[in-house]
Amino acid sequence: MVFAKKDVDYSLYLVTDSTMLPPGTTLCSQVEAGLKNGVTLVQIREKDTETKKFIEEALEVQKVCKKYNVPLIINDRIDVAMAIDADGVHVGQDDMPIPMVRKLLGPSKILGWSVGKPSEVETLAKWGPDMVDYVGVGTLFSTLTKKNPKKSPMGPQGAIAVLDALEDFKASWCRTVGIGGLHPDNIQRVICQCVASNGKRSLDGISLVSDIMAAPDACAATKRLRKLLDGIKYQFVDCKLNETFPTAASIQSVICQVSSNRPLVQHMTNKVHQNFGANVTLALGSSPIMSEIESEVSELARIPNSSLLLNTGSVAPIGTLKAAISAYNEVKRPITFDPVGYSATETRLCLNNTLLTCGQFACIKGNCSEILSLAKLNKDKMKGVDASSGKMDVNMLVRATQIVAFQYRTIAVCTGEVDCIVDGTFGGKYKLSSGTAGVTAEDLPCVIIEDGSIPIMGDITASGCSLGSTIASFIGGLDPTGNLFDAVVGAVLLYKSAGKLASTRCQGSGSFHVQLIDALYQLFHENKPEKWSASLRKFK
Ligand SMILES: Cc1ncc(COP(=O)(O)OP(=O)(O)O)c(N)n1
Ligand SMILES: Cc1ncsc1CCOP(=O)(O)O
Ligand SMILES: [Mg+2]
Repeated sequence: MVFAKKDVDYSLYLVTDSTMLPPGTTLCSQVEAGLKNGVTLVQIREKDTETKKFIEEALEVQKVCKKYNVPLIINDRIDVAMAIDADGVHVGQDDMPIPMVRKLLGPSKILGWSVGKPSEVETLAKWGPDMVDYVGVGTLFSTLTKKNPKKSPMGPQGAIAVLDALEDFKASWCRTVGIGGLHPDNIQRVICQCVASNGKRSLDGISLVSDIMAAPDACAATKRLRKLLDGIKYQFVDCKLNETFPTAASIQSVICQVSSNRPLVQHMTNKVHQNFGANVTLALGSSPIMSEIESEVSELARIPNSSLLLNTGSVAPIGTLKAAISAYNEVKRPITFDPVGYSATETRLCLNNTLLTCGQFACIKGNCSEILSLAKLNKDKMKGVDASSGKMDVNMLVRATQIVAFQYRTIAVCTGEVDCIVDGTFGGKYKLSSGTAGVTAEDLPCVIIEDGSIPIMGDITASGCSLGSTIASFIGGLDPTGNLFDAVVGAVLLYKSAGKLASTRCQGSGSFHVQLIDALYQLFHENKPEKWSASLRKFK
């Protein structure tokens, strides 16, 4: 049987591994359970099996695949593929070169290649459409299934680079599957985030091993995966994600919700910020807890209206930070991420990039340098953890904020004399293959908040970090009917206005600290956004 390449469905691509079979199951029973419930492509990958047994197993699996009219791909072994007339082969960078494999297989068979970086995409593009039919993009996340991996996990950002390269090198024929550590808790985020910058393609499917092969109930496991793949919305927080333009009335409503819900704001933050952040949170009618205890993150996340502020000036062990991200994502409670000093040092760059691949953030906020670096627009290395000096071009700041919002599917906030806020959530919508239907970062809605310069804001500690406390309070206090963008914009507008008010009342930086808390308290409890001094406008 020859499958027309254009008809191959890459959406749920099962790769086998008989070393992880649960008791009472067989290679074929697990494969059939998958095929019955929505697996659309199968690859037999048995790295430690002798040829004779491998052929026997491949023939058995081939029978089952034929029953469901699903193509069978053979991993590594071109000889076995030819011997049993399989539907295709998958090889990696260290296996037989693609042109040789294609010469042996002939033009009609499906040929897959493992790809981890843009230079490999450039090569396949040069070969043209008659060589590689699809690429396995990975390893996305760490996995125990692939022994002695030569590459460290690339995360969704690495996959975006591959998708961008496919578009840049015009390899339009080439399909893509993500692979490596894919499970129900990250698949929607991966499909949402892994979109080419031109919005014209996302992954065509996901490929996995252990989630099905090691499942005691492979039917249920496959059904769960199928439901996620066929879904259209990733509701990563329990509030509204629909596109809005915030108004004084909608911000007033957010404050009413925060007042009434009194959110618990868990701070995982640096020592300098802890005390002031707690007082800012209290001033906003919210309840702070400064906890970095891994064993309690799940309990805290389950408290009604919980909200996590993750400020990577924190000295908590990375395992604790990762556990907190998972715990809050699991219960769809919001996480505000503040990548302090994002690329000031290799250590911070590595820590922040690692955490950025671990979960979905409701809001990512940073100063100009941090956001420019996150967007990979900051040419010179960041200078310390403070916002870089000197004026920044607003258009560049907006562009950087849009890129961060687009790539992380989040509400991105860039703070400075002018604050930029961009909604990159797309309402949580996602779709295999077609990306965002051509909508790019530049098309994302952006609002600008300004109130003239407030130089004294930079003369106190934790002023930027405490905007994080304010955002976390506002989004944590939302009702399920509350709107995420309204809450973030409202928080930034309040904070900017309070800063301006405090600067007119203080005698110096010492009293500015106190006046800022007073101003936040006063403006919050008065709840008259229409009277606040800071202005809010749409960008363009
Ligand atoms: C769909 C898919 N993607 C990637 C791989 C990995 O192939 P490779 O790099 O050759 O590594 P091994 O699988 O041979 O260990 C794959 N098999 N399938
Ligand atoms: C074959 C392969 N190639 C890259 S990761 C991987 C194994 C993926 O297994 P799992 O889905 O269990 O993480
Ligand atoms: Mg291989």
